Amino acid sequence: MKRVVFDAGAIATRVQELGADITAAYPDGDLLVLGLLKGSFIFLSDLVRHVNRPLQVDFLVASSYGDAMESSGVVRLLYDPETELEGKHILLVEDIVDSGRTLNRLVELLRERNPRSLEICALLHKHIAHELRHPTRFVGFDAPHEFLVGYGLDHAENFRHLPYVASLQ
Ligand SMILES: O=P(O)(O)OC[C@H]1O[C@H](OP(=O)(O)OP(=O)(O)O)[C@H](O)[C@@H]1O
Ligand SMILES: Nc1nc2[nH]cnc2c(=O)[nH]1
Repeated sequence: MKRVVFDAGAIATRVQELGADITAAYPDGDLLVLGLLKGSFIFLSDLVRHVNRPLQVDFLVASSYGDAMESSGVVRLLYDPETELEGKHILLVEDIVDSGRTLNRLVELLRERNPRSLEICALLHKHIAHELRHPTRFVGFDAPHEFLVGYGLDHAENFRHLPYVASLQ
């Protein structure tokens, strides 16, 4: 059973607002938008079309959930960006912050590359992570404490294509 939590219209409106916020936050542009795959692929592609600044796009691939609804606790980095990160304004784009393990691992990794700045943009935030090492500056929606799918988010690789976010509970 699926229950729609954020419909396509609400997401489009919020993504446009986030794009405006990011545009205002980087007056000089020169931004490297790093999408975390796979979950962020739809969000990132919609978001960057609302950021009115010069920017580049690259991706990281990480996974910790596999086919499960709970984090395995081990964040596996499957692809590391080839773009030079040193001295860049990096905006890391996530679909969802849940336990915070993925972000903590990636922030650690990205800081080692000496970026000029590092900020995080997440479409959804469950606000249950206790020990986040870095604040999420741009948040689309506060999310319910349920397993969500759609708009990039999967369960066992299904549902990513849905134009809305739904709960499986
Ligand atoms: O805050 P956390 O508890 O770490 O969870 C958040 C992460 O979990 C999901 O990734 P997943 O491992 O399912 O990989 P995917 O992006 O390929 O779906 C999601 O895309 C986030 O990256
Ligand atoms: N699809 C999906 N992946 C997640 N990773 C962490 N939390 C979630 C969630 O609610 N849904």
